Amino acid sequence: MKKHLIGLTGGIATGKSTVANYLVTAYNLPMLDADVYARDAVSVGSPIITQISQRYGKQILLPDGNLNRSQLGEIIFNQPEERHWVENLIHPYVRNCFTQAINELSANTLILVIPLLFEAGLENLVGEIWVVSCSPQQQQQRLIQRNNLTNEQAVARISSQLSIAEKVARADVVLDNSSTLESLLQQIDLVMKRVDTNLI
Ligand SMILES: CC(C)(COP(=O)(O)OP(=O)(O)OC[C@H]1O[C@@H](n2cnc3c(N)ncnc32)[C@H](O)[C@@H]1OP(=O)(O)O)[C@@H](O)C(=O)NCCC(=O)NCCS
Ligand SMILES: Nc1ncnc2c1ncn2[C@@H]1O[C@H](COP(=O)(O)OP(=O)(O)O)[C@@H](O)[C@H]1O
Repeated sequence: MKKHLIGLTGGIATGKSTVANYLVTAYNLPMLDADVYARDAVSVGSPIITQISQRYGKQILLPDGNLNRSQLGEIIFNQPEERHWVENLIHPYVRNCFTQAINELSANTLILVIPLLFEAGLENLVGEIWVVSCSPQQQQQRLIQRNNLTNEQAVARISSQLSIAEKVARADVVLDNSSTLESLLQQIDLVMKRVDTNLI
C-alpha cells in the first residue's frame, strides 16, 4: 500500500516543532525530522564536516571536533553563496536519509518535518504539505525569544527562507498559529479527523 506522507513545514519559529510534538504524543504518529539528519550529516569526522573545515578553516570546528554551529550560522545566514554551497553538501544527504527511513518504517502514515521543504525542492518526497503560519512580526519575536538572537540575526535567518506567505500559497493544509496554543491544537484535531486513522 502507498504510504501517506505528510510534509510539515513553515517558516523558522512559526510552530512546526509544536505541531509535530502534538502529532506524536496525541496521535502516536511516527515522525522523521530533517534537522536531525542535517545534524547527523556534520557529525564528528564525517566527509561533510571535513569538506566544511577545508573551506572555512579549522576554526569552524570546536576543540572536540564538533561543528561550531553558531559560527557556520553567521556565515551562511549572511552570505547566500556560502549557504548554497553548504546546502548542496547537506541536502542530498538529508534526502537520502528520508528515503531510507520511509522504506524501513512499517507505519503507513508518517510526519516528515522539513523546514526547507520548498527551498530544497522536496515537495515530491511527500504526499501532502502542511504549513504552519503566523504573522512575520510574531515569527521574529518568537525566534528572538527562543534562540536568544539579536534583531539583526533573526532577520538574517528569516530572510534566508521563502516568506511565510509564499509557503502558505503552496500548502495543502494551513495551520494558523497566530493565536493561542489551544487554537492551534484544535485546528490539528480538525485536520486529523479526515486522516484515516486506520492507516496510522
Ligand atoms: C547553519 C547551522 C549549522 C546553524 O545551526 P544552529 O544555529 O544550531 O541552528 P539549527 O540547525 O537548529 O537551525 C535553526 C533554524 O535555521 C533554519 N535553517 C537551517 N538551515 C537553513 C538554511 N540553509 N536556509 C534557511 N534556513 C535554515 C531552520 O529552519 C532551523 O529552524 P527551525 O527548525 O526552527 O525551523 C545549521 O542550521 C545548518 O547546518 N544548516 C545547513 C543545513 C540545512 O540546510 N539544514 C536545514 C534542514 S535540511
Ligand atoms: N501559539 C503560540 N503562542 C506563543 N508562542 C508560541 C506559539 N506556538 C509556538 N510558540 C513558541 O514559539 C517558538 C517557536 O515554536 P517552534 O514550535 O519551536 O517553531 P519551529 O519548530 O517552527 O521553529 C517556541 O518557543 C514556541 O514555544
